[in-house]
Amino acid sequence: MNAAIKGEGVDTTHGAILYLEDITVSFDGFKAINQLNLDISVGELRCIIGPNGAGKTTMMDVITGKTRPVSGTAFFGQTMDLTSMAEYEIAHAGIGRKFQRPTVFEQHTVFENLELAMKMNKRVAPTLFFRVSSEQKGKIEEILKLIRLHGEETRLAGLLSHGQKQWLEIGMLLMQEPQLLLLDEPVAGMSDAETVRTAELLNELRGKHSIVVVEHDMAFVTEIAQGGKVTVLHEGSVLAEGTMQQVQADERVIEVYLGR
Ligand SMILES: Nc1ncnc2c1ncn2[C@@H]1O[C@H](COP(=O)(O)OP(=O)(O)OP(=O)(O)O)[C@@H](O)[C@H]1O
Repeated sequence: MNAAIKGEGVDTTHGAILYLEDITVSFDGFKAINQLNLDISVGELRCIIGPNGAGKTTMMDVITGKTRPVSGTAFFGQTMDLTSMAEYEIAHAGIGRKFQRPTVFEQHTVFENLELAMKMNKRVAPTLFFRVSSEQKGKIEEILKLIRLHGEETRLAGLLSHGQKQWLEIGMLLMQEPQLLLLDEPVAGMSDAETVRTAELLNELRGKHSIVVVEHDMAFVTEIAQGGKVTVLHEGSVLAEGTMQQVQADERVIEVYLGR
């Protein structure tokens, strides 16, 4: 088992990597998140779906410390109380987030982007001037293959397609060995072919990392959910949870989301 799945540095003795209980977020009295409960197991790939405004992004913001709940508890493993940690502390503890729009270093090559990401991982690189060892080059090679950019390492990131930039950013997150990976609409704006390849990529990560994916593309969610749990958010709470088949057959889900 690798460090990421074990949740190294995070106490996951009870099998949970993330635990949200009764979380409420209020914006001027409007409850964007309303007594939300969510439990993610170590090594799980969880898909979160729900209509616009359901609170998906706000939930990610609570997990990463960007938004503070007015009530409820949020734990990373058994012991880390996310509501009392700063954003940088949460990132450092091993929660990596990919936002919807790719944010790669456009003036650097694909390889340099991955190298820079490695250098930002303080567990690997003590200073920015440290040299990448051959073992670490091997890690970069491995990630390049995984993110379908092998053979493209000398290209400037700015010249990549939108989909390739998204993959590069996922690769950069993986270089930082996150214990929990949050992906916000990873296939938004991608071509059909890129979407299929992204599903393959995530299926390769399955079981090796703990991952939460927020996505609207149902065909994509079906591809990556497989037999795992899908959570449907609606008006800031969990409306339904179960396999893709179960939630797709749920009358309430059809009414508020799928049937429109
Ligand atoms: N900073 C804010 N101030 C006021 N209201 C906000 C703020 N952020 C989000 N909201 C509101 O909270 C609700 C939930 O928004 P959120 O962005 O979390 O939904 P979402 O499920 O991610 O939607 P989408 O699928 O469109 O991205 C929305 O009604 C939104 O308008």
